[in-house]
Amino acid sequence: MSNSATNLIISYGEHRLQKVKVFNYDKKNEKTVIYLHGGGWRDPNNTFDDFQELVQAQLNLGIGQSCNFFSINYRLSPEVKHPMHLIDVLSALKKIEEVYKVERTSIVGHSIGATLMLQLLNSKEIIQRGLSYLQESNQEEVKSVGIKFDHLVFLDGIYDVVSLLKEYPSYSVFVNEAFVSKLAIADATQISIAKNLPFEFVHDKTQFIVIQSLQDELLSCRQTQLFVDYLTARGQPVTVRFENFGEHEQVYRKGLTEELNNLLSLA
Ligand SMILES: N[C@@H](CC(=O)c1ccccc1NC=O)C(=O)O
Repeated sequence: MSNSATNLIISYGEHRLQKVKVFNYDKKNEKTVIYLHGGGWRDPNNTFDDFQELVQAQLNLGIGQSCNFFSINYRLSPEVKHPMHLIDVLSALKKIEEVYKVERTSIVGHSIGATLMLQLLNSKEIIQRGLSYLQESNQEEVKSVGIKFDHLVFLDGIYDVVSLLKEYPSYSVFVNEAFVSKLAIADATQISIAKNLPFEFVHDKTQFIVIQSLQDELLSCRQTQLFVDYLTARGQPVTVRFENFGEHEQVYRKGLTEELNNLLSLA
């Protein structure tokens, strides 16, 4: 592995979507940010390049001199079902840990990318439950990842799929492509599982940051409020921002640059 890389794409599996984009890496950099895109588990228009504009704005400010930027692609539904998206993200994190020796990172997820971040925090339990609903036994070994998260930034996320479908029944169109049954949906995240397990990937100073755009035309504030209430109920301090960050697919673009750099102390 070289000591630096820009716009490099590396594979963590055989599938064309099992790829990580290395927007910027330098061995000397002490900070890392990893991005997770959304797209309802299925939309091919959402990829690791969703964050291209935001990262470019950060690089234009010179932040690349001290911070690595990675973005993860993962397999999509209906080709794969939950928990395979989550297993892919774990494999991608393992690859970043192994190849780039990343031990600490901040992670930013948009929409179901934020869902995947929440699931990561209890990935063993959620993967075990999810695999139990899939007919074929999963051959893939689930990686153990040693990376710790300094900040988790959740952007206009889905955190309780059961409640999502009660609020937006029409979203079953894409949810049902990603989950094989109602039981799998009920066990998708900690909120509907209603079981408080110790979080993986965190340390005693990990910061939880939850952002919701008041202009999001696809998600009301309800999902974010449910998540904030869940974190608060389990005693997890959280920074919350309900502000005008644009429509659903605008939130993660360059308009977020200043807020994100401040929240992650990158500026
Ligand atoms: N564009 C997606 C839908 C989608 O991404 C979405 C729709 C409503 C609320 C959240 C969404 N995305 C979350 O990742 C699709 O066509 O399935």
